[in-house]
Amino acid sequence: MSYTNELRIALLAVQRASLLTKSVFHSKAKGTVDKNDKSPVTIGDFGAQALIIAALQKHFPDDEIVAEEEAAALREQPELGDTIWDIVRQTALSDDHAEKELGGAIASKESMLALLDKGNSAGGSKGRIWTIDPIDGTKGFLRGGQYAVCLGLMVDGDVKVGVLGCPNLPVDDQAPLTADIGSNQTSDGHGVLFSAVQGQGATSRPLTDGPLAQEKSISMRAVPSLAEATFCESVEAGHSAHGDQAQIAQKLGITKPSVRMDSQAKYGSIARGAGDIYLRLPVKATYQEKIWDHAAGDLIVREAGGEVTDIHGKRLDFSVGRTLANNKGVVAAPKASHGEVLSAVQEVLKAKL
Ligand SMILES: Nc1ncnc2c1ncn2[C@@H]1O[C@H](COP(=O)(O)O)[C@@H](OP(=O)(O)O)[C@H]1O
Ligand SMILES: [Mg+2]
Ligand SMILES: [Mg+2]
Ligand SMILES: [Mg+2]
Repeated sequence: MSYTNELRIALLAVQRASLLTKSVFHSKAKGTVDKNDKSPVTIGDFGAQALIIAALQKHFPDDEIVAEEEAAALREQPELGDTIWDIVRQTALSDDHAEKELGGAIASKESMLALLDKGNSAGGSKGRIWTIDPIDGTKGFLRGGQYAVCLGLMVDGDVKVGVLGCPNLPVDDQAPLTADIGSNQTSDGHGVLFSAVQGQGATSRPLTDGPLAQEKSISMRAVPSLAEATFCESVEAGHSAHGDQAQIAQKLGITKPSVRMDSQAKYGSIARGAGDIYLRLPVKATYQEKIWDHAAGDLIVREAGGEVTDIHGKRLDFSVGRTLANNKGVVAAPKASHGEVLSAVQEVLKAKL
């Protein structure tokens, strides 16, 4: 399967949703609410999810969808729903042809809420299932840092297509990776769309407001020695174990300080060789990673010549539901160095027992 149509619709859907997130990013009122697990969600997350699902429903009405957000809070707070509806209604691709291709505007606020709830699939190992993280790195989004609009297609539990929209990453694939906990950068020279199709390699292209830009093939950097490597990790200390990660870096002889940035922008950054290693060691043993936090990034890194496993060396398993219940943590590195990185991970974790 070449997945040409799936890739095109995914790219356009992420591009349109990214437009919406950018306008929220640059406005003061982000309509932040706390979810049951105390994590934040904004009008940008809801709006982006509704727009992506609308495009998927138009083209692939029989596919299932596992998305992070749901409409319940908006039914309880109608004014918040109205604010989101306003911005969703106003967001369209400037390329009329592409906008039509995505189905144009959503019909009403009620249909927007119904679309949001279509992301409630339980996931699993059978059939075609899309997974959406409308804003990954919501905390980064709120801080003025990195975030990503993420979409992946799984077929029988295997990721076939992945797209990441990263509005705040530099367009330049070679730009050195810098720590970015939130600098509210202007959009000049920023905005990248990463994509990959299984067996077809990974690409990046500028994330424009107009027609899709020409893509370039990307690959991970060949690191002559791990001492030269750049490793990245979450900004949030609650999302991955900074202390363990520092010890692993030290074991590997890495001298550069870690690059902390939010979201799957980390996967995109190592895939294009701006960084080399992404470590996500568990903070709480009971936490299960969500499939929408990894599906697109996992495929993009592997298609760029990387290897992605959990801390036990197992491939990420997207076939067991909405979470990566069979995995703990993430270790992503160039194929040739992954074994060495994994050994350091396991030594550090063993020493803690
Ligand atoms: N205790 C935890 N351990 C690992 N990841 C967590 C976590 N609590 C929340 N997350 C996830 O971390 C993601 C952000 O990752 P990062 O820290 O790399 O930016 C969040 O995605 P959202 O921002 O989409 O909610 C959320 O799903
Ligand atoms: Mg969230
Ligand atoms: Mg996320
Ligand atoms: Mg999210």
